[in-house]
Amino acid sequence: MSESGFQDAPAEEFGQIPANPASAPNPEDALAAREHGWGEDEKLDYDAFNAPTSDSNPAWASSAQVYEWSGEEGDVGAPDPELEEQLFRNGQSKAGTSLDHILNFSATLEGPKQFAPIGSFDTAGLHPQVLANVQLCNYDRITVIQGYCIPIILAGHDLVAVAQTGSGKTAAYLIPIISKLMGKVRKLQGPRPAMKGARVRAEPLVVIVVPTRELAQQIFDEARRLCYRSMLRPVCAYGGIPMSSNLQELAKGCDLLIGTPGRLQDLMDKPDILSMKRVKFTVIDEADEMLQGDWEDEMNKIMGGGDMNEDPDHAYLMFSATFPKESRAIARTYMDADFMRVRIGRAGSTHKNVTQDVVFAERHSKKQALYDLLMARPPCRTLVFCNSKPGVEEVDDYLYNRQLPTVFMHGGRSQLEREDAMRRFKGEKPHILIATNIFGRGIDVPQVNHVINYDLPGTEYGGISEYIHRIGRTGRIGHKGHATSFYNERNEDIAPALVNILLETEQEVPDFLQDFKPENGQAEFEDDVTDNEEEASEPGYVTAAGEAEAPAEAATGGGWGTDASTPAVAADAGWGAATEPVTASW
Ligand SMILES: Nc1ncnc2c1ncn2[C@@H]1O[C@H](COP(=O)(O)OP(=O)(O)OP(=O)(O)O)[C@@H](O)[C@H]1O
Repeated sequence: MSESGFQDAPAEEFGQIPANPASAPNPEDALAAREHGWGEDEKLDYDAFNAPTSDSNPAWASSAQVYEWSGEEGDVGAPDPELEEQLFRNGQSKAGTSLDHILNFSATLEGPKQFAPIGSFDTAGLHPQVLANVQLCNYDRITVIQGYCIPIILAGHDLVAVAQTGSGKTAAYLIPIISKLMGKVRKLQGPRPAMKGARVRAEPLVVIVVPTRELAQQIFDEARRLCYRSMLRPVCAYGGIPMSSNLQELAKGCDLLIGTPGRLQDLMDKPDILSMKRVKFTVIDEADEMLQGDWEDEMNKIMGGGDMNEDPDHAYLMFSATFPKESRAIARTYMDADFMRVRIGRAGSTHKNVTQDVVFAERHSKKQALYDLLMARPPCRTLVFCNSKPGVEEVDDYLYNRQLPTVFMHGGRSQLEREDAMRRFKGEKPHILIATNIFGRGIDVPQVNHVINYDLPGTEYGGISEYIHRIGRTGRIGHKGHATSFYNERNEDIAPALVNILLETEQEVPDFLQDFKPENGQAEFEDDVTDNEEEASEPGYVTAAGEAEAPAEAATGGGWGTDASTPAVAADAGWGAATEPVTASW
């Protein structure tokens, strides 16, 4: 199985594509590409790149510097200006100005208790250092999903949360978890080396599980920022790098462990290296994918808590932008009876900040169509999705030979190559990254302005959910973006769902898709208001504003806020409703 959880198309299927006549290098292409504004790029010699070197421990992203606690008293360490610069130097406000979809989406809250969403970080009752770190991140305003999740997590509930791509779900769980743990780390944390160079067993308080290595690195980076000046030490573990590198980091002590399921499972098999007995929070990001059958063994082991975790306060949190009802049914088998659900908008919906074009392109002309598209728009950081590894390499070769600056990524590449591709894609010069679904979920690279579905994801590649995740790599957190998808008869299986999404987001439905429109011309989705009708009829159960009899839970569950903040919070943001849009303080 590929790391993204999807099977790649067989190579022979790709082999049937007629060789493209334009795939040989042509000097005129170089001129055209430079004139259009695409920069030059040099291809690495990957054999040399992957060859063993004297450096047995290259600078893996998972070995990035974390704050080293050296304080004696209190729970806030001294500033480290150099690290601060490294962690927050890009910390200018990242939110864009097109925030309507984050402002005006309706929220649905389900579960046994009411929670008033908070309207700002200042009134969330956060630990002062976490609040300071949020400010260093330049998170000036709280997103709706953050407004809902923070009080629920602070209050210790299990939670399933669904909100659109790029709406800040990572911070929605990291902020309350870190805040809640911060004042108690001294009491709760596992062993630390008695002296430099000594080794201890890792006993994390938080385990975060994600489907891909790149996503693990990204969440690790967010955790490094939010744990700044705290005693909490994040560690990142994933496959593709020597186990010794993971062991080295774990042996320094570990409070938040972020990893991919395979590597986490391997580590859990080494009780002298890793113990799960202190875990208080288990977070499953991209949960609908992680709950698919493909990961069953790993997930059962991780959700089972490993070696004797019987902490009754252990909270399980699941997040995604798409969470089909079937996956939510599996999710609930892992949850406490009083678990809460939050949904911003329809589960699996997207927003209008991404303009979606669907273009008809026959299979044999897709490469030329891709080239033409890239040469028709201003050069920008562009992401091209193919369904298979050979497909990725073929498209990369083609564009490279046409002198465009490309990088590519799929599950068959070495970890060095993957980290290099990521570095170059994030670099100053705009690159075109060609990738499989491995890059479809969660990855947050600023200023990706164009996502191209060279291959649309049919049912066997994740279908419409994957489409939503892929196009969500652009148009993040208030920015605008563009998505173009190539369509032909082979994509008919996704056509009805695709048309529904186009209608829902008020995009143009091209002529060749008109037949797939619902009869009334409106988007049609299954009634998906509650996960559990029986439970929803119980007294005190909340599905929408004003229906619950139970009083709203205070938003100061972390114990750091002043009482005075609570009423202001409730009045500020109002109650979430299935029908009424919630306005956070953007
Ligand atoms: N309150 C905030 N203000 C400004 N930027 C924020 C805020 N919260 C998060 N961000 C930034 O928004 C971007 C998107 O956040 P994140 O990656 O958590 O989105 P997501 O909802 O998990 O998306 P996806 O579903 O694609 O995984 C990140 O760059 C993050 O740093």
